[in-house]
Amino acid sequence: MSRIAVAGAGAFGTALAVALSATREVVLWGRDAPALERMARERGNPRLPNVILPDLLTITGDPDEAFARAGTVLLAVPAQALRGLLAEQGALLAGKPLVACGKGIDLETLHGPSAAIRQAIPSARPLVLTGPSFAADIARGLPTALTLACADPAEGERLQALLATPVLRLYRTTDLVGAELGGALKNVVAIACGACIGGGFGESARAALLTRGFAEMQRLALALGALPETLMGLSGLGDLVLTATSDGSRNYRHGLHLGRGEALEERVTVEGAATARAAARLGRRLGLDLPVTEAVAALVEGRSDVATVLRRLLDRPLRAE
Ligand SMILES: NC(=O)C1=CN([C@@H]2O[C@H](COP(=O)(O)OP(=O)(O)OC[C@H]3O[C@@H](n4cnc5c(N)ncnc54)[C@H](O)[C@@H]3O)[C@@H](O)[C@H]2O)C=CC1
Ligand SMILES: O=C(CO)COP(=O)(O)O
Repeated sequence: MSRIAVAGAGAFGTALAVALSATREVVLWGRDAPALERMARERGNPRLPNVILPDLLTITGDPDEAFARAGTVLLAVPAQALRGLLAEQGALLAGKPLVACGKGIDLETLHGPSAAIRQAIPSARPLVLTGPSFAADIARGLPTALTLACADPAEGERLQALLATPVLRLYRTTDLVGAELGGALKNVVAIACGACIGGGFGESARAALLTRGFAEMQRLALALGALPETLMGLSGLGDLVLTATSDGSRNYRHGLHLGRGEALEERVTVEGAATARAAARLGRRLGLDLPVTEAVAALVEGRSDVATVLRRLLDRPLRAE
């Protein structure tokens, strides 16, 4: 069965479905029936302005139609929604390769997506697709390179061939933990970098935060079993560079608004907010020093403001790099 199903009809799920449907049979599934009907009728998704949904792409709200005949399922829902989706659709997803495309850590279980999949559907095989890519770029067919992680090298190679396109270049790894933590933690550092610019502290300070934030990403990921080279690749450093420097990123923009003291955007997915809190908890549990993560957790929980957390970072004792 070469049919690919994409679960989650937001910006990213739709973009992946558009990109893959040029060469594959793809069905896009979502939970919001009226929104899906509108998408099918108008061949567009308001979250991806000016992108036309190809006629060959099937759009449905019926899980049976989407998943029963699918050989592979891409899970493109926000991290805090993944557990619920797996619980609801477990019977239809059992035994299949499930490719986690979301970037975050579950706030309740402190699990990344691969552990969430293993726990909810033991017969499924988790993969992680992650790296620097704005949904709008993928949907427009701009060149993109991502990491595909799969524990089984042979299955990883098969899925790499299935999911790559002439403009979507996939690199393989067997390091699921490293790939998913790079994608999750870069959102936290992106909020910090946005807050730094929004607060008027300048681009030099942002470069410092990006670099010291990256050191924290490595510290936490390595403590949780990631390989160092994964963090240095597309899923870690690559995605951090994109997200922490572009106001195309919702996480970076969230930080900008916090820094400027502006109202936050409503109904926008900002994965780094919950993930900062989850990562801070993991860090405390493991006895790790994660000052940038703690600062972002304090900001998003409303426990502090940008000037205070920056002062606290600067006042830390001087140390070796
Ligand atoms: N937008 C982007 O540029 C990229 C997004 N991602 C990741 O993809 C994930 C999804 O993000 P977006 O699509 O951008 O967000 P979005 O806010 O555009 O869409 C989220 C979608 O998930 C759906 N959803 C939420 N809970 C659900 C559930 N229980 N069952 C079914 N559907 C559910 C919502 O109805 C909505 O359609 C996030 O983890 C994000 O970090 C990754 C790379 C790029
Ligand atoms: O993950 C992304 C780019 O790789 C998208 O970033 P945002 O979720 O911050 O928009």
